[in-house]
Amino acid sequence: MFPAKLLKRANVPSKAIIRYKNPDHHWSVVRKKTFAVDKALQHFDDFYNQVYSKKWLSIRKALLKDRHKYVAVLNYYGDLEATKSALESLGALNIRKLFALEKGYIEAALAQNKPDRVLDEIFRRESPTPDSPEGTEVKPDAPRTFNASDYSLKTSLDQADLDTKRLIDSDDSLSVEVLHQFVPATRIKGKEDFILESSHYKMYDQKAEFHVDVSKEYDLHFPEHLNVYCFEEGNKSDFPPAKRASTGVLNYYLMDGGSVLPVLALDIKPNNRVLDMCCAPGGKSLLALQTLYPERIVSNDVSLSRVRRMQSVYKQFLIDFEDSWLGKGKVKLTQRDARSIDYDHYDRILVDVPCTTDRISLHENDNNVFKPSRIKERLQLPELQGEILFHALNLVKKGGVVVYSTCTLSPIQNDGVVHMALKRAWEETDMKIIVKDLSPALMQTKSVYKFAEQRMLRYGHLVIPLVDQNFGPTYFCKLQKIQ
Ligand SMILES: C[S@@+](CC[C@H](N)C(=O)[O-])C[C@H]1O[C@@H](n2cnc3c(N)ncnc32)[C@H](O)[C@@H]1O
Repeated sequence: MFPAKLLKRANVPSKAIIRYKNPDHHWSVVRKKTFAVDKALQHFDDFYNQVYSKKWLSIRKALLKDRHKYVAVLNYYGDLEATKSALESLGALNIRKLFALEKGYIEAALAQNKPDRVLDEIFRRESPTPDSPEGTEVKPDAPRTFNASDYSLKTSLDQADLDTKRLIDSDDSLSVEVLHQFVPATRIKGKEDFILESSHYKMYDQKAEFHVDVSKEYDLHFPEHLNVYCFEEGNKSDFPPAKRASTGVLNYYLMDGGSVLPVLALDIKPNNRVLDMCCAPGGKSLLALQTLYPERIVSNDVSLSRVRRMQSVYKQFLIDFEDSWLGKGKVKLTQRDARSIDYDHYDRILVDVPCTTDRISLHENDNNVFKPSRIKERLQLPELQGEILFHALNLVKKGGVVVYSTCTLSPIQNDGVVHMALKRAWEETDMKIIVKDLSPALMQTKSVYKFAEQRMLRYGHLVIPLVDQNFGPTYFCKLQKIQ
């Protein structure tokens, strides 16, 4: 008997093993070999155990399971109503309705002023001052007035408190101590050829200080025409493959549930110009279009083959793509290094960078970033990510929003990169960037998403995979350029 798990781990076709055609495929050889997926697991065990401690075991269990959970993004140009009914008959739920329900509970709890540790912490810890509308300057020193009885999600919609006390590396920093070891404060060095990863992380200078403004957001706008369905927590049903609609396009796109949040965080408004800097295979660009808001979306990727994948997604989901979308300039496909994209009045920029793709790295040996031949590239990821994000901050219009996202649990590639880009913006430019703390807004999503504790993060938010709700990991951080 051949140990099935071993064969799978090695990505070896079972027939090849049975026939012994390739001696490297013999199970005894396979057993001795350390594959990229094993290296990835070793690395995560080593690193994430220190960051997430006990929680890492449950995240690990979810990541190693094959049952990655998807959501279905319904195609507005397909058979929309029929598809809704079909998915509902399978027990799937409309995420918009779940968020609205949760928002109702929160508003009721706040209105009743019942003591609730979590709500108190998130909503009443600081007094809110009005946020600046897009494009106008925020005055960090604005006097704060706070009347607890006025306080509700509704009244605080679009309001934010500007947390001017949040000086990085000050003693009252929100982060846990261990995280500090992993968050770079200076330009990340990644050019070294042969360096132990553990030493690599020690190179980050922890001393330099700079100032970061944070403002809270109280509502997560769910666009009226966007329909996303999920199965509730604990329900491990799969969506059947999407059928073609009478219009010829597919009725829905399946994607990791976590991937919805960076696009919602972008808060695309009608007639916005949107840039998706690293778009392929294309789920998030498609989701952004399904809001029906963008006046134009530019979907860019550095790789030609991946731009073609994006194009084929568009063709499958948009009627008459070549003429009605590309031809009319509503969609533009570009193949550029994101760091060299030109200015074009972008209101919203999604920076969904290449990363260690933790879940994939644990399952697929092919092209795995933990292959020894890719170590240099892997160590340079934070540097590349930081440069792409910094360029996005430069490119976005005043008042515009940039969302940085990854599918890794690594604090270096997440908050670390945001930290580095903010610091660069602070030191090298006169841009003023505000970090949007979405914690209050994300309360609405808690029946669907499980997040890492906010004290684990400095800037962004992190959807963590758990066995019963196996989405993510998805990190996202919303930044607004106000100057
Ligand atoms: C995490 S994937 C993006 C996933 C995509 N946003 C989605 O939702 O389907 C990262 C992408 O970044 C692209 N990429 C890598 N380096 C890049 C660069 N310097 N400029 C632009 N894209 C890059 C990769 O080809 C890859 O397609």
